[in-house]
Amino acid sequence: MAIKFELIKKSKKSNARRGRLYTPHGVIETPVFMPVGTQATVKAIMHRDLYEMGTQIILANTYHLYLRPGIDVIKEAGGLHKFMNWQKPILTDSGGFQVFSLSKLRTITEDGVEFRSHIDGSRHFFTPEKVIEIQNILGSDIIMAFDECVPYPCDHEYAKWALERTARWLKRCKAHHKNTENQALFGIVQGSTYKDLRIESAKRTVEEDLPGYAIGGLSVGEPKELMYEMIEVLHPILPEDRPRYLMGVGTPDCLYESVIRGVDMFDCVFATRTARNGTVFTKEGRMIIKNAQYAKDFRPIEEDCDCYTCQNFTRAYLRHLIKAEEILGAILLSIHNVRFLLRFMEKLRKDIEEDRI
Ligand SMILES: CNc1nc2cc(C(=O)NN)ccc2[nH]1
Ligand SMILES: [Zn+2]
Repeated sequence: MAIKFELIKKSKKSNARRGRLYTPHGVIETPVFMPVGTQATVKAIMHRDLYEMGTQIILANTYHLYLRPGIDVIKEAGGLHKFMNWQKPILTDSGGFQVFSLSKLRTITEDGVEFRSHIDGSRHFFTPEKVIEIQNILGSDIIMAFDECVPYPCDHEYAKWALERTARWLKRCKAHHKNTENQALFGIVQGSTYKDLRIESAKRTVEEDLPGYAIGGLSVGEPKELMYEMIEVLHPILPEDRPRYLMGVGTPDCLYESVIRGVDMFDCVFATRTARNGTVFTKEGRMIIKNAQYAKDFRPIEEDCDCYTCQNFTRAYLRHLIKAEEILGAILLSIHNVRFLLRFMEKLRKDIEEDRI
């Protein structure tokens, strides 16, 4: 079946939207937060806990899986769903961001990008066609075009040059992607933090008439206000009957501010990464569990949190686990942080349905 987006409701109070995204591996209620499973696992959380806490879709990284275990392994397994035995939708990114941010010694040409693996220094060459072929083998429900994600800050001239190449690469991605029935190709809007370039990039991306559109190149160090301005500029240009995916976001405040500006899909490593370092989300803000004040605090992280961690363990015990660098500490705090964001999105979906935002 094709990938289809249903716009269920447009808020009257903001640009927020309530939607439903139908994919071969399941239906996704939007706005949605996608936990990041870079190397075919959401770090420190088991699949059954992800299902149980309400995960609808996870993200995996093409760059990482291509380098390790290698596409031949995943191909032989019958694709990424089979390889990792994940039963719900998967979105894979194209490696554009990783190649430009993770790998060293890269050379960009019109044809593609030569880069060295951050793992063993081996040389590789990604082209738009190659990246589509890799994602076709991975078999993810949503695949991303190969783009050039520019750093922040970035001068206007380079940002313009990069968005024009991204637009040419998008055409090559679309021409090479055949499995459109089972895998939705999203284009990625770039343009750094320049309104004129964001508008130009969005228009050139929407011209390709794709099942969904990503907003890339943000949350890369720019002030949040600037990120919100870029999202506002894009709202009237991106077609309202297609999902909008803001890459690399985010934290509760950014999720809320972006949802009310019309974004439907999000991914971010912050929830799991910061959990492993001992920082957890609460309604009152972030809690650094290592702080001495929690040494004899026998309450849960949050009284009204329904996650496994809050239902069974105290701040004192969690502080001990993190201080002792026990693996269980990373597991339990990751469960809380991901469930916190999933609950946060459940509330936003309900707020839109009941006209509160
Ligand atoms: C954490 N911030 C953040 N920004 C991102 C941008 C992109 C992008 O433009 N990919 N083509 C991807 C991941 C990102 N993560
Ligand atoms: Zn919890």
